[in-house]
Amino acid sequence: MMTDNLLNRLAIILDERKQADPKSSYVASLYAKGLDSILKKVGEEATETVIAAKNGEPTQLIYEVADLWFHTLVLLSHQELHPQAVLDELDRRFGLSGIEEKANRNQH
Ligand SMILES: N=c1c2ncn([C@@H]3O[C@H](COP(=O)(O)OP(=O)(O)OP(=O)(O)O)[C@@H](O)[C@H]3O)c2ncn1[C@@H]1O[C@H](COP(=O)(O)O)[C@@H](O)[C@H]1O
Repeated sequence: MMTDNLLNRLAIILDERKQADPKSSYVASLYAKGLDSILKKVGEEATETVIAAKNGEPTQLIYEVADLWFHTLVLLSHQELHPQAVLDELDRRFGLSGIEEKANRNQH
């Protein structure tokens, strides 16, 4: 398993937080609240990302995308999935035109 990039290093910490005290860890508190709470946060951060982009605030947009990425990483960890699987999927698509990729999808 690749451990060098930030997403993978963060994923290790998120997995470790399954053993942590919800009082001292934000991630542990999200796990304790369960899937629906994590999904709510993903939805909120997606909405805040849209608002920041519409407001034309680059700094705010970066901040909100970071929140969105972070909460999707928590979701992946909660679902026992690893961000490397997402990176692998993006890697598989790399260089493939979106139009071509969609045509391939429809064959399945
Ligand atoms: N990258 C992050 C990160 N990004 C955002 N957040 C938290 O995500 C929350 C964002 O939610 P909001 O902006 O809606 O703030 P809020 O109003 O406090 O949230 P609610 O109470 O309404 O749910 C804030 O509490 C942020 O602190 C993060 N919390 C943790 N991490 C990473 O996760 C690691 C483990 O965190 P803990 O489990 O808290 O130790 C940390 O060391 C960091 O590397």
